[in-house]
Amino acid sequence: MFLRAGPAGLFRLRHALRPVLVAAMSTGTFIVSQPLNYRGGARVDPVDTSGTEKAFEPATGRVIATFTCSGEKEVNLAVQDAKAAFKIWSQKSGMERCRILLEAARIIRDRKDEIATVETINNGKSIFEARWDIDTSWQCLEYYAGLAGSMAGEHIQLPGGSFGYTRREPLGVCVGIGAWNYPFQIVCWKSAPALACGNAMVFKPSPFTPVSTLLLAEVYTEAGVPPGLFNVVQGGAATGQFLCQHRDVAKVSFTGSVPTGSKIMEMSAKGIKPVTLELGGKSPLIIFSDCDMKNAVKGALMANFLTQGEVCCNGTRVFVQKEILDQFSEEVVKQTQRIKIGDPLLEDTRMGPLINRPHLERVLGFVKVAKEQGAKVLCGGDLYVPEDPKLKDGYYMRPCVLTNCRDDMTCVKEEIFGPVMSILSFDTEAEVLERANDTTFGLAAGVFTRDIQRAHRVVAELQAGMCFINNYNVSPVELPFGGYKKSGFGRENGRVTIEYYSQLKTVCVEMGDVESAF
Ligand SMILES: NC(=O)C1=CN([C@@H]2O[C@H](COP(=O)(O)OP(=O)(O)OC[C@H]3O[C@@H](n4cnc5c(N)ncnc54)[C@H](O)[C@@H]3O)[C@@H](O)[C@H]2O)C=CC1
Ligand SMILES: C[N+](C)(C)CCCC(=O)O
Repeated sequence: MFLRAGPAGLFRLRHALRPVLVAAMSTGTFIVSQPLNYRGGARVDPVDTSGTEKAFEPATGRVIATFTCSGEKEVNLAVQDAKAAFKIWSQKSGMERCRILLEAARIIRDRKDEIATVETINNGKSIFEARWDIDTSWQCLEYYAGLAGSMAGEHIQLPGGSFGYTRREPLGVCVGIGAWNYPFQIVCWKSAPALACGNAMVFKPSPFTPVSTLLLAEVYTEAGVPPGLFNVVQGGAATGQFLCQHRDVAKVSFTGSVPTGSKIMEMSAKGIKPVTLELGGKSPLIIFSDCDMKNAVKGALMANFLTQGEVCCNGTRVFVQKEILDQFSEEVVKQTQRIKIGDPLLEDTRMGPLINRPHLERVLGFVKVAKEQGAKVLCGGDLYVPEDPKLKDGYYMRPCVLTNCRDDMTCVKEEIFGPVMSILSFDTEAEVLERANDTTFGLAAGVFTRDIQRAHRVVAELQAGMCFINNYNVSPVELPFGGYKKSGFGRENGRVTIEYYSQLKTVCVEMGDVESAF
């Protein structure tokens, strides 16, 4: 990867220079000047175009890359390359795939700081958090490497010595389409199980965050996957459509908004392609009066303010039992005001800028409407201008806590995808369950209580794919993650995801004579 770090010139990202480069990558200096598509094991410029896009550094508002969106021809070349590599990869044993994925996991672990730095520069999340994301990324590769070696079918005995067996086979060329909030984690969570099962993948990142996916492509190549097994095409909706409509694509795994998810499903329906949809949410977090207050407050912050609140599974409807409403709100506000906002590459920053200017304005608009509808702002919800002059064009806001919220308010019903927590109060368990489930989304939910019977009883009633008891937004890769209702279907992580990237072949073996009806 060629990068230009400020006026100092070109740095080539190779082993010897890597530590120098990480040290040189500071806010306001990073520029990408190499192609951002990846095909046949190398960076390439697309052969045709469906427009151009710019990627920004949200911390400063600077353009860090201008790139060409792939047209239909380029998408086709990427799919054909993947198809050729699939032939080689799918013939390998699970253990052979395991070794290569383990090597890729090791390289990511070794390059954690460098990848996290690139992620922070392009996304805006704090470097502290980006390192967590890189951990859940290599862990995912390691986990599916383990499963690759143990993937197997069943053997079933039939009468008269006959038998049947099943083979778990890959699907072919899978497409991954990602959102911008967890660019590196999303591409790892999709490609690791896909590759472990023997598939090839063509991945399209969000045009807002095109950069870190290329680092993964290079890692896979270095680890030894066949050239073409993992390709990257850049672009927006048009490029995404070429991918979804391609006849040689066997499956689409999508992370993004509900409206786009619905379009992806429609396009996939035409080709009878299976889809995985990881969509939006408006998840409830229920705090009972018997909770451990310190942990509940920490949990509420984890549920709302990671990655500037741009997290699909955030617990943004915080239901607090009346008896502890004041104490809880006071403590949450105190902790929220302590969150250090600023240059996301600084070690002590805990909240960086939002992804771009229009999104920042959209989020601030939600706060304005909330006030008009009667919510009370306990803290934040306004623009933040850091003192450092190089950050003055960045997209910062203060994390916001709203109270006096009602279930019918816009801030309680719609996904804001920003650092805005809505506090609601409740009396009884039955009441809060009814209100928590009264949404078209169903991605996640959380409960804080010391009563273990209640915790499990409540969780059993919550209509959400990912439920947390006495914690929130932790992501062990061993656990399946995904939604109910309009939050999508299919799962990422965990053993079950193997089923979403493979198909079962049944073989029926006759050991006697054919008993014919004719
Ligand atoms: N459930 C989950 O795991 C997650 C869900 N999300 C959801 O994603 C949304 C924010 O992400 P955005 O990138 O703004 O979503 P988006 O739906 O606008 O875009 C997502 C991806 O789809 C592509 N795309 C857009 N139109 C397309 C089309 N017609 N055909 C094919 N591809 C198309 C985009 O270029 C991008 O790569 C939020 O609603 C959030 O809740 C975000 C992260 C995780
Ligand atoms: C890592 N975690 C759990 C905070 C978020 C993962 C889902 C997403 O991409 O928004």
